[in-house]
Amino acid sequence: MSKKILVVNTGGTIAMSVDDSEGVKPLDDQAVNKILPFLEKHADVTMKNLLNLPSPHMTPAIMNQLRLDIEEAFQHDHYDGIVITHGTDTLEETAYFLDLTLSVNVPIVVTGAMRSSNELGADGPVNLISSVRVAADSDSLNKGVIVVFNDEIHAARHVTKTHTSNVATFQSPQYGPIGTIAKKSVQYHHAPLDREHYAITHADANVPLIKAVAGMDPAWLQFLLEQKIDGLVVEAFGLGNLPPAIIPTLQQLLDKGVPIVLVSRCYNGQVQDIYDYEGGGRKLKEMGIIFSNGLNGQKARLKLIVTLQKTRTFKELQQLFDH
Ligand SMILES: NC(=O)C[C@H](N)C(=O)O
Repeated sequence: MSKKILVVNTGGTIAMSVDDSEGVKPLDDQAVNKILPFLEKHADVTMKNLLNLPSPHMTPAIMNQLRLDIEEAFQHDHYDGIVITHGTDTLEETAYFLDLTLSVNVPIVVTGAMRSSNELGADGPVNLISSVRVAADSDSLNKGVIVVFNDEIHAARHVTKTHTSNVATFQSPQYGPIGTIAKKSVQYHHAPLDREHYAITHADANVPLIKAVAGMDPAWLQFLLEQKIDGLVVEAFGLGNLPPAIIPTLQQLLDKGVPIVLVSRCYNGQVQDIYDYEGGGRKLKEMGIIFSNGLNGQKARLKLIVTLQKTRTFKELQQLFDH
């Protein structure tokens, strides 16, 4: 019997068209629906046009609404798998947010396209067909939210957009894809070990992300002392070190009770408390800064937005970021 798959469209280039005079934008509201006949051979597909957003317009609040909509659709009708189409710019963020929060135990696949629907070599149709095949495959169960793109399957936690235009943009640095899509089969070769789930009610925390650069001026951060922020993520150098000039401002934020999560600007490896010079990781750890475990900045921000609903104490947040 064919599997029941729900495809939820949220927008992005997969739903856009190119017009020589106007550039790329959502010109044809049927762009994704036109792929439907090609999906029906692989599963019993229901398509729902939920949003038509360029993904730079995505917000954590919209991601949370998407989570609620999926949970509701699932309660209403038991689907065997769910596919979400999404713009690629923030796709990894929505995929990871859903990975942390969605309580639906069927394969959840996120996909999109790098080339618009009427462009030569458009990758949207094949990515969507592959996604439906993956969502309908029982081996996709218990892998968390997965991203299917360019014949590869990636874990939401590790995947990131690595190229501005190439169709092979989604990669999982250091880990690689967890599976591949062949002409006739879906093949998994790894499974994500660490999976986390948080029951949340909203995604309203205000958590900025800042990146360390050489010669950083503390004035760039001082305005944060006047803002109502719930937390802060800092992309540090290398193993987790920062310019000494910004340490007093970070200390003031900590003193105000603002949790600060440290990630690295490097896209391989994780931050650790090794260096003991001023601004070095050991000093940052002593100050109470929370060290994240290999997440990139944009994902650590979402994890902080989510985990702040569980606890606000630095120590407990550190335990959650150890995963
Ligand atoms: N390829 C894409 O989907 C990029 C587009 N700017 C978006 O994220 O909506």
